[in-house]
Amino acid sequence: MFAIKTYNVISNVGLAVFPKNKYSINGVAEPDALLIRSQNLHRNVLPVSLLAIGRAGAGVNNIPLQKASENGVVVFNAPGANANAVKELIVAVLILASRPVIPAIAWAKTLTDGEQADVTLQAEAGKNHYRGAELAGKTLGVIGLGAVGSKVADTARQLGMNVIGYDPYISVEHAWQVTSDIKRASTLSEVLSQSDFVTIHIPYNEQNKNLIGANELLMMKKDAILLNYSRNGIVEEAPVLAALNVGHLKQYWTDFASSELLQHEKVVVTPHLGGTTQEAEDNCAQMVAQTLRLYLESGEIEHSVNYPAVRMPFNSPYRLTFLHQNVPNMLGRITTVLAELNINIANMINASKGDFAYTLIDVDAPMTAALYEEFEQKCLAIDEIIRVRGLARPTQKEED
Ligand SMILES: NC(=O)c1ccc[n+]([C@@H]2O[C@H](COP(=O)([O-])OP(=O)(O)OC[C@H]3O[C@@H](n4cnc5c(N)ncnc54)[C@H](O)[C@@H]3O)[C@@H](O)[C@H]2O)c1
Ligand SMILES: O=C(O)[C@H](O)COP(=O)(O)O
Repeated sequence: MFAIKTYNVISNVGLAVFPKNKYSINGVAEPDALLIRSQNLHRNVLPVSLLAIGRAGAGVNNIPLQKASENGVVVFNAPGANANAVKELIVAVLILASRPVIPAIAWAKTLTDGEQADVTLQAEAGKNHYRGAELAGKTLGVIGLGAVGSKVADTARQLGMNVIGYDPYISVEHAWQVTSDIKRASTLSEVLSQSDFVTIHIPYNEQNKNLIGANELLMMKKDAILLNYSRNGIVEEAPVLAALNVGHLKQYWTDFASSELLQHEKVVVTPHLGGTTQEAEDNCAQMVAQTLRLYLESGEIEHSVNYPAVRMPFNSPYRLTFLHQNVPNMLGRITTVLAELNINIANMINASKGDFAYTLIDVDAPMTAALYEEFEQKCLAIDEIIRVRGLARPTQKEED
């Protein structure tokens, strides 16, 4: 049995991925895996039992990645699984930022039939106070052309907007997805200075902390509108409020609340709604539950943010998995231990990601508990090996 502990509201579609005969959900204090959304784990002690963390969503800044890597905890997210939901919200925000639909609705609600004019006449007479502007022909700057940004860029083009994209680290996969008629900016200032709207779709990390501050705001057009549906730490709040106060920014729309932002009349805060659609919650939970299952049961890694992707068909009766530092001669040292114990290798694969690496070795006979214990002890005596697991190949019945 594997034990999963959940935090936040996780869709039942995702939880259904774990068969009841193999998994307990929230049944034990020391789980094999956590399944979370935005739960902040930075102050949590990671239990020794923990093999994996699944983030049903995109951003992983709520997870202590370095600590997880050093403790042999593989962290997975659900790349792109909520991108459509965010894109649709951005379209709504662009429209609501351009046309005063919300105040107009609120005003219409206040109308009552009068002796001089009924509500229909009053509505016709008052509509000029709620004149908006169209998106077509305006320029949208998109910072970050990943799963969300590439979709936003595409849809904005379909709405007739000019789009300038900025992403110096764009992946080949996303480069293929970005519509060819967007302009590629080579600097941040290029995208900021030319856009009527700027929308940010990048991860929060040390490098992107405070990416938009006073200097960057000065590069923007005076009547530009800024959207931050990525993370609060990417945009510095104080300079944004100062720019709004002196009229050097027209509006700020964000998914991340703070009391200062909530009080400002030119700021609109949505309560972290980007990925909150039924479809996105189902997609995210299902995708990450499947990758957690794959890792727990077969040792294969897909969509991890701290360890490399490694797939190898599980054709042998027994599999050994090794999370280790990315240093020379690890394979030599592991295979030496195997040779000492007269264990024959059937298949193997190794890959690295930054400072960490992963090796799968299939052996041609099942290991007894005593043999595995001896093997594990010898491996863990090697400082650079972080975690070793031994997995019996699931039987056909178990796989069903
Ligand atoms: N509001 C929400 O509910 C919600 C939902 C989904 C994602 N997000 C946030 O949006 C972020 C992006 O999501 P995604 O699914 O598109 O991720 P993604 O990994 O697919 O795309 C991120 C892109 O940003 C680019 N990038 C990184 N740093 C950059 C920089 N300094 N300048 C320009 N480009 C940069 C990367 O190259 C990548 O292409 C997530 O990390 C998360 O924080 C928020
Ligand atoms: O990074 C994400 O995927 C979004 O911010 C959604 O977060 P949530 O799952 O807490 O809604």
